[in-house]
Amino acid sequence: MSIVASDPILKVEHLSMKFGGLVAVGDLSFEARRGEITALIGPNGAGKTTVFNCITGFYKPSEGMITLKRRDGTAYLLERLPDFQIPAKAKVARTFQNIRLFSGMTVLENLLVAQHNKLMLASGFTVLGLFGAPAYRRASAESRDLAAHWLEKADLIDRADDPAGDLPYGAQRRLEIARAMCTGPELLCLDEPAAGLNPKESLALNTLLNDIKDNTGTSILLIEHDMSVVMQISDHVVVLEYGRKISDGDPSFVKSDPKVIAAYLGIDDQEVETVLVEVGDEHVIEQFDGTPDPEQGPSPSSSMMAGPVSDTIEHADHSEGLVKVAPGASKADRVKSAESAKAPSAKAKPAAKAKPAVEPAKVPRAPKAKSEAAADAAVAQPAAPKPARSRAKPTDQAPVSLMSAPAVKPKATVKAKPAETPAAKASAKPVAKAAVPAPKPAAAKATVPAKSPAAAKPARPKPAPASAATAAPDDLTLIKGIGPVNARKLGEHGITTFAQIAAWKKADIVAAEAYLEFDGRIAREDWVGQARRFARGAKPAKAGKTGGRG
Ligand SMILES: Nc1ncnc2c1ncn2[C@@H]1O[C@H](COP(=O)(O)OP(=O)(O)OP(=O)(O)O)[C@@H](O)[C@H]1O
Repeated sequence: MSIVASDPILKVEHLSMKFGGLVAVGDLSFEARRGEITALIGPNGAGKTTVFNCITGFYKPSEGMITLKRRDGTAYLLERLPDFQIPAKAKVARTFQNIRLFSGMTVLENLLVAQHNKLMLASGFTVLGLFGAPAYRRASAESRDLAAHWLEKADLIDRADDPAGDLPYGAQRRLEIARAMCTGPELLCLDEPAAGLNPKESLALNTLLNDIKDNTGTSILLIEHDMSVVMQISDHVVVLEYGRKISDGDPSFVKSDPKVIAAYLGIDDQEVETVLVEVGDEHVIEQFDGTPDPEQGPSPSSSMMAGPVSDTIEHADHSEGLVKVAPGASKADRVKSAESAKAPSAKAKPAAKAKPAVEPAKVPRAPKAKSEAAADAAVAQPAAPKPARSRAKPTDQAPVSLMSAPAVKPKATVKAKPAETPAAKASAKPVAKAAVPAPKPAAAKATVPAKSPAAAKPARPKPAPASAATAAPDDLTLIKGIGPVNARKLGEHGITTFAQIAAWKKADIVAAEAYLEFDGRIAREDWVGQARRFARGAKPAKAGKTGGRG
């Protein structure tokens, strides 16, 4: 069978994934075309990673079909393929939100390990390799050549013999992609490859991804919050909100689609109704019992399908095919809440309606008060006043696009997101919720003015450290390891002075590592010690400072 370039390599049809009562993905259909870069975007908690996990076999979808068609015409139903066969047979490779390299192994070894299967096959799964069997020697040489090829492409050839853990963050991201490419994938799934990168590193990433697209024919499916990456390199963008697709098209279409702007930036209560009509969304209702289903974690076996979701995903109207989504999620609920708030009884508005402030740098929107926020509000802030709507409002005068609009808080700083594995989930969630303070209202003033100052307030009061309010901010970039990006992220969490960092305890470091997306780096670079020295008045040796990645 002949496959043409524009054929879909991946077809997702009516995909649904539920976790207990939470419908993380509901009735989602889209296609990724062969040889193209398809971006999957959406605000925090929209269900992007869940889609990836279904595609790569980490989750068994509750409903739906995922078809991967290889160049030779062979089609695989990924939801039925055992997960370990997805890379080998369907040729799907992926990277994760959090870097997962073998940090103690060298850069080159990381790429050789990725080709382990090939080498095992060549050794006949025996000790032939040790005796230098010709087939093994050949395979070994090929593996090294392939590794060297991808090290060149990823601009890492000079670091081939360094431990992977010693690489700067951006280089580690590129190494992960190089490692995935060493498996010869036809579909490369990248989960937030630009997260935490500085502009220079983002540029290097764009170059690498374009190179892969142009020269290997590997199709790329990308989850990304960094709109500069998405809009520059994607051929096709699919936008999710609350597990449903709200837009699908080329980047220029998507970035000016009112539904996408509404999802990212928010709109006035009155405008909500208009947009809902436009979106055809006014019948969306919500339901959510907030209890994740532990049995829906990464599956040990992929041949079985999870139970039907018809009990939680329901077609509200069969003619329209709308699905129920999580409570607090839909704009319809916001309309209802706005109406009830106007009523004399003045019912308290659910905290889930709180929308975050926006900031002018990277991506999507701030802490979307979905399930966690609703739970937090119930437990921690029962008497919290109705939060001001904080999404910036597109003006009538100026057309707004995602590129011109102020992007919103990256999720990692605010959201207690379930981790990829149950173990990670168990440890990550409490840390993120308990220790990471809510983000600061960011500079909503950028290009799209907020309606009023109140409109830029965050959903929840931010527990900024007391000293942050009084002390003048220090130049945190003097600390080796803190660049402008990390300084900004720290600022968003109320960390602006050396004294604050100097006073960090273990829990504070864990919390900071969570929102900076580091893995032991703060201790390794001894930020606390450095901050103590600066707080004591040590002279900054700015000229000698290296290593601030962001
Ligand atoms: N294993 C799980 N158990 C319970 N709920 C989960 C699980 N995985 C994801 N969820 C929930 O599903 C929803 C979608 O999460 P998902 O991580 O897919 O969103 P996302 O769009 O990737 O978000 P982000 O951009 O923050 O990474 C969220 O409400 C999340 O809490």
